[in-house]
Amino acid sequence: MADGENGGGSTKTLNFNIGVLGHVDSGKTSLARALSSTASTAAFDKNPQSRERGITLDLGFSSFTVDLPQHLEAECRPCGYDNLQFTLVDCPGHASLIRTIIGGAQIIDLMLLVVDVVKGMQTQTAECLLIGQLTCSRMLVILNKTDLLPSSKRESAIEKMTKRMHKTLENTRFKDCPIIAVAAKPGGPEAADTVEPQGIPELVEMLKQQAFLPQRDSSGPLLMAVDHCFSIRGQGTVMTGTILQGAVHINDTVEIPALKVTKKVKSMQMFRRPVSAAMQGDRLGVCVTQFDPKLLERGVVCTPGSLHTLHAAIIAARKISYFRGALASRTKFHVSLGHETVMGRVSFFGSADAPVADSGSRSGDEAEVGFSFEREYLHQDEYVTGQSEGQDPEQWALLEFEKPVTCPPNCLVIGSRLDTDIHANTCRLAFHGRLLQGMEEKNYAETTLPRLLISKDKHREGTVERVTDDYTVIGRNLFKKETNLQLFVGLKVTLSTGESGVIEGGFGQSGKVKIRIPEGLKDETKQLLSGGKKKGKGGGKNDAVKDEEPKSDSQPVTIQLRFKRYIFDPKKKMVQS
Ligand SMILES: Nc1nc2c(ncn2[C@@H]2O[C@H](COP(=O)(O)OP(=O)(O)OP(=O)(O)O)[C@@H](O)[C@H]2O)c(=O)[nH]1
Repeated sequence: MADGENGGGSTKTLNFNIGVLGHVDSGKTSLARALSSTASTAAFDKNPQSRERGITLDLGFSSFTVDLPQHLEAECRPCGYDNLQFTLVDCPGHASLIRTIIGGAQIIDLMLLVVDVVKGMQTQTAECLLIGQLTCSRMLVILNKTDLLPSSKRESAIEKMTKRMHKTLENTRFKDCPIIAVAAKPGGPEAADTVEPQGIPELVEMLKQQAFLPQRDSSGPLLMAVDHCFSIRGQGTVMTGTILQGAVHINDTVEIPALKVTKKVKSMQMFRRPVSAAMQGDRLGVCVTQFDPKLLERGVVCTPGSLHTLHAAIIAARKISYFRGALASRTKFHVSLGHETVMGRVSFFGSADAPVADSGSRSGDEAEVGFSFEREYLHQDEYVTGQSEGQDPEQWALLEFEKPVTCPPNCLVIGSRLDTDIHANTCRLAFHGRLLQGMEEKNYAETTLPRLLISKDKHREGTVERVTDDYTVIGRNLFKKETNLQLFVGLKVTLSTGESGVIEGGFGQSGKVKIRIPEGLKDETKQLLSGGKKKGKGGGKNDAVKDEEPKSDSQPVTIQLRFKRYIFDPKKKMVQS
C-alpha cells in the first residue's frame, strides 16, 4: 500500500514486486532501465564499484506506475487502489553473488528471467530458474538482445529459442509461462542513449496482464528486509528495503536484531513520497537517528523481540534434483535462511533407517547427530507438503550453524555449495526447505534438541566378510541394499574381537560397507578371518558387484553397530513467537 495521502495526492497505489534475474550480462540492468520511469536511490548500478566492474553488485530497485489493468479493477477498487506500481528488483547475475539473489528473490511477486537470445540458457540462468521455482508463482521469460540476430533470420531464431525455452520449462511450475523477445539496449554499450529499446511496450502490456493482487497482510510483527543503508545530512540514517511481514508507522520502535539496537522511526518514504504507514509488500525507506549506516549493509529490521538468533534449526528439506553431489549427512553447506547465509552442518533424517550417535551426551565436535524420520509423522506436520512426482522425498534435517543466524520463523532455507568452481557449469544449489524449529540456546544439543526429538536405541549386527588390509575390513549384513549408507558414514562400530572401527562408506551395491580400524586389526583377528574359505550362507543373491563370493569363516567375526535413531515429533514443536 503506497498511500499517497501524505505525499500530497490522494491516490493509493498497489505495489507489485518484479524480480529481474538471469545470467551475468544478459541485460537485466538494461531491461530495468528501459522499463522504469522512476529510479530509486539504489537503482541502475549506482554503486561506484559496480560501475568500475561493469556488473551489478547489489540489488537495484526502480519502479514505474501504470493504470490499473482491467482484470484487477473489480478486486482493487474496493480496496481503494487507483493505480499499479511495478517495483523492479534488479538482481546481480554474477555467480559469486547468489546469496544476494536468494535474498532478493524472496520479496518478489513475479520473476523476469532474462536470457541472452544468442546464448540461450546459461549456468546462472538455470540457478535463477531454480530460485524462482522456490520463491515465486509467476514468471516471464525475456529473450533479450534480439538486435544481435541478423534481421533476415531474426524471426526464425526467436521462434527456435522460444521452443527451446518451452522445452526447458516443461517440467517446472512455469510450464506455460509467456516468452517475450526484446532488445533492452540495441547496439550494446556503444549505442547512444537515444537509441530506443525494442519490445518494451509489449512487455509492459504483458506485465499488466500477468499482475495480480498480491496477498498482503498488515497483521503480525514487522519484518523488513533491508538492502541499503545510508545517511542523509541533517536527517538521519535511512534504511531501504521491503516489508516482508506486518506493518510499520512513524514513531514505532523497531529493532535491528543483528546489532541488538532499537530505534524510533522518524520518517518514512516510498519512492520519494513521504508516508506515515507501510505494510507487507511495500518498498520503503525508513529514517532513524543516531545510527551509523556503516554498521548495517544488509539485514532485517523487526518489531523488538520478534526475531530469534539461532544456533541450530530443524528444517523440512528436499534435494534439488539438478545437484549432482551427494547430500551426505554431517557435511557442511552454505545455508541461506531468509536473508542471511552462513556455513552450517547438515544432518539429514534418513528416509527409512538412519543412524545417530548420541546427541544427549555430545562432547564437543566428537559427537554426531544423525536422524531418521518416520513417514507417519510427515502427515501430521503442516509444513510438510508431501512428495510431488519426480521429486526427491522431503526429509527432516538438523542444521547446526557455525555462527548464530537471525531469521524469521518458517523462512525459506536454501543449502548450496558456493565453493564449487563457478566455471564448472554445475548447479550449486543442493537442497531447499522451510525452517520448522529454531534453537536459540548455544547448548541446544543438551537442552532443546532432546525435547524435540524422540530417540530410540538401535542395534545392528553384521559380519566381517573379509579383510582388505591391516586397517580395513568389508562388513556385510549390517544394511539392506537400498539403505542410504551416507547416513551411517562416520559412525563407530565394534568387532566381536574387540577392535573399534568407523564406517567409511558403502562397498559395491549390495549394502556392504567398508570399515576402517584406526588402531589396526589384531593378529588373532586376521588369522581368524583368513581361515576357511567356504561359501557363506545367504551369499549376496542381489549383489551386483564382483565381490560376490563371501569368504566367511566358520567362526565369523561379528560387527556391532549401536546408534540412536531420532524422530522429530511435530507435536513437540515449540511455537516461535
Ligand atoms: N546489443 C545489445 N546489447 C545489450 C542489450 N541489452 C544489454 N546489452 C549489453 O549487454 C551488456 C550487459 O548489460 P547489463 O544490462 O549490464 O546486463 P546485466 O544482466 O544487468 O549484468 P549483471 O547485472 O552484471 O549480471 C551491456 O554491455 C549492455 O549494453 C541489447 O538488447 N542488445
